Amino acid sequence: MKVLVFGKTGQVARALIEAGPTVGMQITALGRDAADLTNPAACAAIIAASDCDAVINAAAYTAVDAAETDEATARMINADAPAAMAQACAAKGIPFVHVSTDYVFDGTEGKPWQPDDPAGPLGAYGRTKLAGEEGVAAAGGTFAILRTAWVFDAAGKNFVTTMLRLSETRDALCVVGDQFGGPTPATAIADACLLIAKTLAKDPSASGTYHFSGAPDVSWADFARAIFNIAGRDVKITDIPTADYPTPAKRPSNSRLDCSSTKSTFGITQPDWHTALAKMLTQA
Ligand SMILES: NC(=O)C1=CN([C@@H]2O[C@H](COP(=O)(O)OP(=O)(O)OC[C@H]3O[C@@H](n4cnc5c(N)ncnc54)[C@H](OP(=O)(O)O)[C@@H]3O)[C@@H](O)[C@H]2O)C=CC1
Ligand SMILES: Cc1cn([C@H]2C[C@H](O)[C@@H](COP(=O)(O)OP(=O)(O)O[C@H]3O[C@@H](C)C(=O)[C@@H](O)[C@H]3O)O2)c(=O)[nH]c1=O
Ligand SMILES: [Mg+2]
Repeated sequence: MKVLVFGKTGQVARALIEAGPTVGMQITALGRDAADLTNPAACAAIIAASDCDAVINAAAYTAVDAAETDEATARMINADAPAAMAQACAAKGIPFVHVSTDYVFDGTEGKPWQPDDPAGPLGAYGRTKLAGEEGVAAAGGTFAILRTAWVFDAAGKNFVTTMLRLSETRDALCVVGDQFGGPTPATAIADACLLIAKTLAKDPSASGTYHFSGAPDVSWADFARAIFNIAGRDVKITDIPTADYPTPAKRPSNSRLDCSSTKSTFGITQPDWHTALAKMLTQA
């Protein structure tokens, strides 16, 4: 199976490039130089001209705070481009797998979010990602929107690498203890996207919106403790409320995703983030 991937340098894109060959899938990954998402029509044209069997979009405007003052660019990349990609896939009759986020939710529910729960993004990043989901679903083709959360890998810009960097100069950190979610290894997202693409190619009726995050759910503060525990670094973490860590964009307090339909439809189980983190930090 030939899979066209938008994104080349990002956490999930790099994991897709690595995972594809291991499951007999041929990956062509397009970086910004080959496919700039600020030009949605060009992205659609690339799909139209390709001989791929499926498309995965792993590129996005992911700078949550910067999006607050740059929403037009974020919208082009997170909403207009994926919609154009989905339309191009629909016209070709091939599946489109699109990665989305927990930040489409407002975080106020006291239980894990179901895929069909009402969205209510708190910031520009979540708003533009939600608009992207709507455009993908409206394209009328075979598609999966895979919402994930708190993505980490060994090299990307993520909470794990931020904590490790801060620990070079600090022996105590204040981290929010009232936001909860499931940290998700980028490698597991890549594996899930590939399996979903393969399944959709055979069974378009599986199209829809799905959730996928690591388990168990945790607060950022407890995630930080686990990172330093595994890395063997003595950094004191103090839990603080979100109000004491002001940021331009508001984050949801409850980012927990109910991933049961991803398991029942595709047989994909939630990865244990602790195991993945331990493997990642000992290999680094
Ligand atoms: N990171 C996270 O914690 C989470 C991410 N997600 C979603 O997962 C998906 C993958 O995220 P992740 O791997 O973490 O992303 P990264 O932040 O690691 O990378 C983003 C990727 O998008 C590319 N990109 C950004 N703007 C453009 C553009 N104009 N044209 C072409 N490419 C562009 C970047 O390329 P370049 O290097 O050239 O800038 C980079 O490859 C995204 O859809 C994201 O919304 C969901 C939940 C959590
Ligand atoms: C660095 C730092 C962060 N924090 C807080 C801020 C924030 O609430 C939380 C996580 O910080 P980050 O900057 O990693 O979070 P953020 O960039 O918002 O991460 C999000 O990225 C987007 C792309 C997503 O889709 C989400 O799922 C989520 O992973 O930790 C502290 O409390 N103390 C600190 O020292
Ligand atoms: Mg960030």
